Amino acid sequence: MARIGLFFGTNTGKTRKVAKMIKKRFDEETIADPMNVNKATPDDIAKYQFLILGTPTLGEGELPGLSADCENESWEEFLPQLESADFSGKTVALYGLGDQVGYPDEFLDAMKELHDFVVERGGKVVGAWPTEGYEFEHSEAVVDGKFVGLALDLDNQSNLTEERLSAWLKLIAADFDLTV
Ligand SMILES: Cc1cc2nc3c(=O)[nH]c(=O)nc-3n(C[C@H](O)[C@H](O)[C@H](O)COP(=O)(O)O)c2cc1C
Repeated sequence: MARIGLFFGTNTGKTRKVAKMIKKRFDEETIADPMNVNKATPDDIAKYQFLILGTPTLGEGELPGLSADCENESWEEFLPQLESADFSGKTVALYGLGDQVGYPDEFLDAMKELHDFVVERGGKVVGAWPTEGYEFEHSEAVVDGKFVGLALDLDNQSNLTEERLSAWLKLIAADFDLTV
């Protein structure tokens, strides 16, 4: 089994695409094949000490799922299944996708929901990311002046995705025992 679990929710596939970009950089022993949370079970999450979790923000600053008008279930429906999960001893890094031009008042808000969910259950979230290079009015995902995870905007800044990923993976490398 790989050391690091990689889980994502998505509506139109961009968050899956980023998961594949992450996976491509590492071997089989290091990172598992990305898994859509609409196919995941609590046991899939429980077996990893190290997790990378990705989500877009949809609806009005919401996690993907049926109430955000997604076609399929996603994080909204999966998190309740993890309600009593124990994240203590787990190290978690988050990445979020959003659209800072279309949704400047709720840019990447959903990433904060994942963050709080993990922290409330004892998990350690690493990989806070600077806000420089983005233009937005408000984001729930900014805590103490930084995003709680990697901020990606494939709608407006897709050309920056690879370099942001590289820098972020370096940032979390020590916590995840990664060679980058
Ligand atoms: C209906 C709709 C609502 C959205 N709401 C937000 C939002 O509140 N905040 C944000 O940052 N991005 C928002 N977005 C942008 C998406 O997060 C962005 O397009 C993302 O890349 C989609 O990822 P996916 O392809 O994995 O579903 C919204 C997009 C759509 C279509």
